[in-house]
Amino acid sequence: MDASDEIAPDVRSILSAARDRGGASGTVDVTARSLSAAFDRAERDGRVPTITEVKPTSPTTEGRHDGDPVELATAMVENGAAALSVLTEPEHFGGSPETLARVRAAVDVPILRKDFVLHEAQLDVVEADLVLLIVRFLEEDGTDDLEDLIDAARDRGFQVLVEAHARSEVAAAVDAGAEIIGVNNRDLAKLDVDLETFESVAPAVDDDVTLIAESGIETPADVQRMRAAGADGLLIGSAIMDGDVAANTQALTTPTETPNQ
Ligand SMILES: O=C(O)c1ccccc1NCC(=O)[C@H](O)[C@H](O)COP(=O)(O)O
Repeated sequence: MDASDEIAPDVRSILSAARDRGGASGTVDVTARSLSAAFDRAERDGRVPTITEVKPTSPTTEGRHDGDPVELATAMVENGAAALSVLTEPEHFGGSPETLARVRAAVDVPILRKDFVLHEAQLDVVEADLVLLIVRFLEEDGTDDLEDLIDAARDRGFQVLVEAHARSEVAAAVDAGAEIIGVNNRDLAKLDVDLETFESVAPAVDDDVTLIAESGIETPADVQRMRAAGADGLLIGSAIMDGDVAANTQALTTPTETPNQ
């Protein structure tokens, strides 16, 4: 299937750039830091298990965050992030594999490589603790098969976060062997963000899957809403990057009580 005409022009451009990016010649051998252990530690410390994203820019962000990624990452970890997501996509998100390597060397939490991996050799570009595989993108013609890529990533020692947006994509992720699934509230067809996506998709996910709510989480109320809908963890980018990163991380990883109505 080639569904590229059903996705937003910016996303089509992301896909096209991802197709053009090469891989690496060698094969990485990763000793991964465990995401579930990091989430357990956060829960024990009374923090919301959160992957905060070092996201310099994006197609839906105005301008670019010029802060040093290592300083931003350190501030996130010191203020409650259980794990980090680091963009390595250069053209649309201002990321790089070198940035991820620097961040991973500077902190001790698990690092998700945030990129648009379509082929096995692209897994070998940089070591990380988790890689992202997006069901929607891997349904495109000329990409590797999701199950094969999950196996190839695990063979290298990576944990795998498989991203879905609809119940049918969750089913595809589970069939392919996914153990960590992210439900993206951002629709890659229109780039709209709607937290109801997670609420409607989450009930289709079995309890033995680690379930992560991604995108559009901006306030402590949103955090509470995603947790109430069944999120084991959250992935938050823009709302952390926009402004005071330390204060934002603290505000979104510290649970709040709902006031009595
Ligand atoms: O963030 C974008 O503008 C974007 C556009 C097109 C494809 C993907 C995009 N984002 C990828 C992500 O998954 C988010 O960076 C991540 O979930 C954090 O989202 P947010 O908290 O809304 O920044």
